Amino acid sequence: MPQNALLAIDQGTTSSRAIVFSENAEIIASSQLEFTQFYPNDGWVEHDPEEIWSTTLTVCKDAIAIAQEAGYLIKSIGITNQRETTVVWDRKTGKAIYNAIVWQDRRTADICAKLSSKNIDLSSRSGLRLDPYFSATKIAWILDNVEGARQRASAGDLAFGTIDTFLIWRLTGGVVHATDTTNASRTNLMNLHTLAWDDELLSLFNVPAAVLPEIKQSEDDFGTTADGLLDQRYPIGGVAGDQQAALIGQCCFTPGTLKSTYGTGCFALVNTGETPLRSSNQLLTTVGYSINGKTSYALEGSIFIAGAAVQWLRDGIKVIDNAKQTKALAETVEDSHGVVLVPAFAGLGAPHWDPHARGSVFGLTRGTTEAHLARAALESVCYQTHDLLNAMQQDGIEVASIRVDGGMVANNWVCQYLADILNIDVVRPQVMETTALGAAYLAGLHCGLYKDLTQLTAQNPIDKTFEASMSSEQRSKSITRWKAAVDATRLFAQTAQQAETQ
Ligand SMILES: Nc1ncnc2c1ncn2[C@@H]1O[C@H](COP(=O)(O)OP(=O)(O)O)[C@@H](O)[C@H]1O
Ligand SMILES: O=P(O)(O)OC[C@H](O)CO
Repeated sequence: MPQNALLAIDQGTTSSRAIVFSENAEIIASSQLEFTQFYPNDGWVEHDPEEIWSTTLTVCKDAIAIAQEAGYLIKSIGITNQRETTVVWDRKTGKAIYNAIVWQDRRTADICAKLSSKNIDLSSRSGLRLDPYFSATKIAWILDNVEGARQRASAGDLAFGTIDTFLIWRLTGGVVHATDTTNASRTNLMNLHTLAWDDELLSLFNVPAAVLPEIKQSEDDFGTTADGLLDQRYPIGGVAGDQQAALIGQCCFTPGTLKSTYGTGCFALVNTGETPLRSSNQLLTTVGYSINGKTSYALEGSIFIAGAAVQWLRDGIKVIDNAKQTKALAETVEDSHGVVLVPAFAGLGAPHWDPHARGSVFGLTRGTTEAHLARAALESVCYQTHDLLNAMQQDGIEVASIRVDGGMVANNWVCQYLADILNIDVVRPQVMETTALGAAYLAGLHCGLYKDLTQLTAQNPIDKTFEASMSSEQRSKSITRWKAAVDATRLFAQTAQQAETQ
């Protein structure tokens, strides 16, 4: 008798992954494929939707085959995805009319600058900001730059989707055009209060309603995979953007529970309960999840560079061969020897939102070594998290501990320094694939494998809790130096920009 399992599709920025979980949240099978990143212009980042689709289909087939061999039967599929990334395709052929414009892409900065004169209060409607990060201006760019696209869109011939929607369309053979509230909440087009597309926002961003998908709950009926695609037809029962899926995978179901994911970037989300909370400290308001007719909201702090700073040490200045070495290197020195790295390689995200800032290193001496630099890079991720936590606390949120996941937190040194700087417990779960797990939970809730959220809370035990051991004097000194480095970084960017335009 085969045992019950759930297939999670995790379509991320650099790779497509499929993971099969048992009912008890154990990983039964997993498959992963990287795909091409395109940088056609300064600040532009694109993906080929066909490659996203082909890698996704291949990893699904691989993971399903391994799970079946091990005696498991998949009851439902959950999808989680890189958020904001935008695809527009022809409804008849299913072919994209332009490459996917990725969340990191800054090409619509000028459109945002022009719209800023219109004085619309985005944060109370969509919960977001006027920034190229979100989907709305990316859709408008495609419609305005692909010949005939605006006309075809108005005639109802084109469809827009974030990556979840594109995959649902392909998996169901063009039958279902839908997204969930978490993904819709990253477009700048959904009203956070009504959970519906907002006419005023559609008009502001010049996006025709005819291209938009239906907004469903995060656990819902997203159709069934088309005949002949996989070994059999499977229902799709769960969808959430990857950071929200990690919130679910980390079981942050009560107000004040906070998770932070350390991959390429770092995204910290804190559950704020069933009414959207407006930040006075430059955080985003977003949907956490919609389950069983109820929506929970979150405040989010988005940092664009976390693990990417480690990639820079490896690929940019080549002081390490692999990411793991940073732990040993950081441990060889007592401190960073006064070196502070501000990794604003792509500007600064929350809470500063300074697109002009660029990376800087302070405090270099003849005694500075690669170990000090490596240590400063790891420390910078912890200081940036401190700034987010500080913003959350200033917004009145009480946080007792932080649940962490993502590639970087395999590094014990990072987790310990994080606890030292934040001065709260840092909790690492056993299953670190919390994003995929969250998608599997949603699918399991929808197909009745799980009764409710309480049942999930017991599923993913803690691997390790890191407690603060730094003196408050040392913590305060380190944070003061970090703040000075950020201020100087921003001042430099501002002055350099003024000099440029003189
Ligand atoms: N042991 C480690 N110490 C520090 N950084 C690490 C370690 N292992 C991986 N990383 C960093 O984590 C990132 C990969 O994490 P992952 O969650 O797979 O990211 P993503 O989903 O954004 O591709 C990379 O940027 C890498 O540099
Ligand atoms: O694909 P990731 O893990 O880098 O996540 C990207 C975020 O969803 C962008 O908002």
